[in-house]
Amino acid sequence: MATPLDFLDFVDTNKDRFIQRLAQAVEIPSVSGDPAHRHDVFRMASFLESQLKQYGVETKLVDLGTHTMEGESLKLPPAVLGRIGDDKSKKTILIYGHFDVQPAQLSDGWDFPPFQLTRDEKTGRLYGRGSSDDKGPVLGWVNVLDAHHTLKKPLPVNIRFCFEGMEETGSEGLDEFILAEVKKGKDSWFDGVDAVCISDNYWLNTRTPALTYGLRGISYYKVVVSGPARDLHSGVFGRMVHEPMTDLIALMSKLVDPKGNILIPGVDEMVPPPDEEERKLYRNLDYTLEDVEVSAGAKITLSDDKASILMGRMRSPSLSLHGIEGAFYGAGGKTVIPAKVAGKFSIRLVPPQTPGNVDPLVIKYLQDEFAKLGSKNTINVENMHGGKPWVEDYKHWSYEAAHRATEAVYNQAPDYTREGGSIPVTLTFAEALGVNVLLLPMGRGDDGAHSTNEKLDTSNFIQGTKLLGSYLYEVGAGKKA
Ligand SMILES: NCC(=O)N[C@@H](Cc1c[nH]cn1)C(=O)O
Ligand SMILES: [Zn+2]
Ligand SMILES: [Zn+2]
Repeated sequence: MATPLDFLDFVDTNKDRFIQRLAQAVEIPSVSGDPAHRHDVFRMASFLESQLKQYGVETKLVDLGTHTMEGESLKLPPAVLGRIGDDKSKKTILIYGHFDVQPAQLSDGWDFPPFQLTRDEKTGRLYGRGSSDDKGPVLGWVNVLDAHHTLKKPLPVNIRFCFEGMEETGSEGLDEFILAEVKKGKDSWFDGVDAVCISDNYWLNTRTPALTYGLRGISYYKVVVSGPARDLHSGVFGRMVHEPMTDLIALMSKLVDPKGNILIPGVDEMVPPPDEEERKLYRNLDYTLEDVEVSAGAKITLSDDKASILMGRMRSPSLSLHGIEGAFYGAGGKTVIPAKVAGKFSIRLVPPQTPGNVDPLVIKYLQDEFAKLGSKNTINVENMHGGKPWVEDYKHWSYEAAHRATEAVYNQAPDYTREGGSIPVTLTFAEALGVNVLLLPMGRGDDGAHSTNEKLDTSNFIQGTKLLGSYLYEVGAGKKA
């Protein structure tokens, strides 16, 4: 079904208003991983709910309970549900997105205040935390609602929304809610859903739109080494006591080698190597080493072979070291022996890996390696959160609709990609609802999600809004089974 011209014109003529709305959203620092910002995640839930309401969506805020973070008991931000349309002759699409963001501080190296949308007039780039991940795409759906409400046009499909505020911190509480809700059958908010669409990832490069049919899973660990009762003076205690930081660095250096090989026995080995046909798939994608170098901002690829690089992101597990809590990191030369340090690292998982079969290998390996150190300190390994990997059937009508919509908006066919990141709820929806899930990204590969100077190009925001709307029209054109 051709997307109506008045919808497409509306998106073009309301560009500035849409950017203004994104600016309002970016100004709310809804950092889910920082207890000090929890009230902002709640504010962002209210902002989003009021946006949906004003365009005729029936909404509900779902209390997801409480959880503990940094030893503090906190209320989880609510899930924001929405429902519009109940026409039995139309398909029903469930749209998921998240309104929380990763932490960001100017001192991390941002060129702009992270919680203020800054528009570069020359390039059209919209800088700000969450602009691409995931406030821009979430507001893309709101823009589609805005257009239809204002133009008094019926939507081509029934829509259900499920937006969460804890995605960047393990989606706590959401799986339990979805599973309990689905059990309600006919009374469930998700009853009658034909397919799920998520816009929360990125094109592979800066040129070619993409449809994404796979995600890596994740297992996130915290390894705590404790020793003295308090921080010590290194001049007084150095070479007299076992130092927690020394033990931790020794352990962390045994997790992954500089070439990216995971050193925990059994983890890399779980994944079967690709055959020639699969390698060809990666060779044929529109991607160059330069694309990685541009988005990473340096010439630091692990290999010069494009297929190996792409497989590293899409079909291999990876282990990344993220940080050490409790370590001295400030200016100056403090001569401290930290009493307790916690190393944080995560493993991105691919089939057949799951947190269930990888966690025991990681925990046993760390305990065995710690025993080899002969240290009198103590160790505790904790899995902070996890999610399974997901791979979808991309020959489904929902992907076909997205393919046609992409060609209509961008005049080019999309890349079919697997994403290196994780959105654990994807698999929950796929399994609990038994329907196809499509990832339809709005942003580009160089958006810098989770990084400094995160941005969304104005053209991606505007064309992306058209893409989301066109996808709904293409789905609407298909017959309801
Ligand atoms: N856009 C999806 C995304 O960024 N997901 C996060 C999820 C996550 C898991 N643990 C912490 N965050 C990702 O890092 O892939
Ligand atoms: Zn995201
Ligand atoms: Zn993210």
